[in-house]
Amino acid sequence: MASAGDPPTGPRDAADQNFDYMFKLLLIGNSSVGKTSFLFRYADDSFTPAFVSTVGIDFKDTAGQERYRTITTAYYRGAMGFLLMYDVANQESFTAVQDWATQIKTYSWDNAQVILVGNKCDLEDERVVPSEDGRRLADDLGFEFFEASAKENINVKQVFERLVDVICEKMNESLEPSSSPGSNGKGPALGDAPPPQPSGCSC
Ligand SMILES: Nc1nc2c(ncn2[C@@H]2O[C@H](COP(=O)(O)OP(=O)(O)OP(=O)(O)O)[C@@H](O)[C@H]2O)c(=O)[nH]1
Repeated sequence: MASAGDPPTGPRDAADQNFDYMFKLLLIGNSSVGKTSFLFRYADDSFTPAFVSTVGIDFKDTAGQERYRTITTAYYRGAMGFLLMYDVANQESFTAVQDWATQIKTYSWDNAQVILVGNKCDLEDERVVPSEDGRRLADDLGFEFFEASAKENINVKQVFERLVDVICEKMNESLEPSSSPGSNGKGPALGDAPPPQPSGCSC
């Protein structure tokens, strides 16, 4: 058990440490594509083969239903980046990407950045979604694309770092008065952008 004098150990303590910006990022995609595993690999460098479904709402199935709109909106509000994930060994999860993308466009901030991630690329023998199909869909949707594996630790760090990079690039563009389409020259035209939470340093 931690006491007052102990060094920081947990996520809450980590949140108290210095950082440049805090962004809300969401991992979305069908159940069992590996969202939790991906996050654990990044945060803890750990992986467990057991599957315990995260308890929550299936936003893909509830999104069209008016009674869930408030919850869905609240969940997406303020998110500056998304990892939209499918499983390269699961066709249904790939087919669902279009629905998830529509949901992002409906509920999130216009400038939210999205990376399409084909997870479980270690399962080469079970692969049903060719890399080219993933890349083509990402191109069509205007997203960046990575294949990755939470299990084998392939491209996990790279995906998170790329997402943060593109968010920072977008923020910097928005902060340049002349390059912003909605700018009136009087200052940054962040519009309805969710404000990042700076701690004093540049990105
Ligand atoms: N082979 C392989 N298995 C993986 C990989 N990532 C996750 N898995 C396995 O896939 C299963 C589902 O992973 P989860 O991380 O729980 O999936 P999820 O998307 O969070 O699922 P929900 O919580 O239901 O939304 C688990 O058995 C994991 O061990 C991967 O990169 N490769």
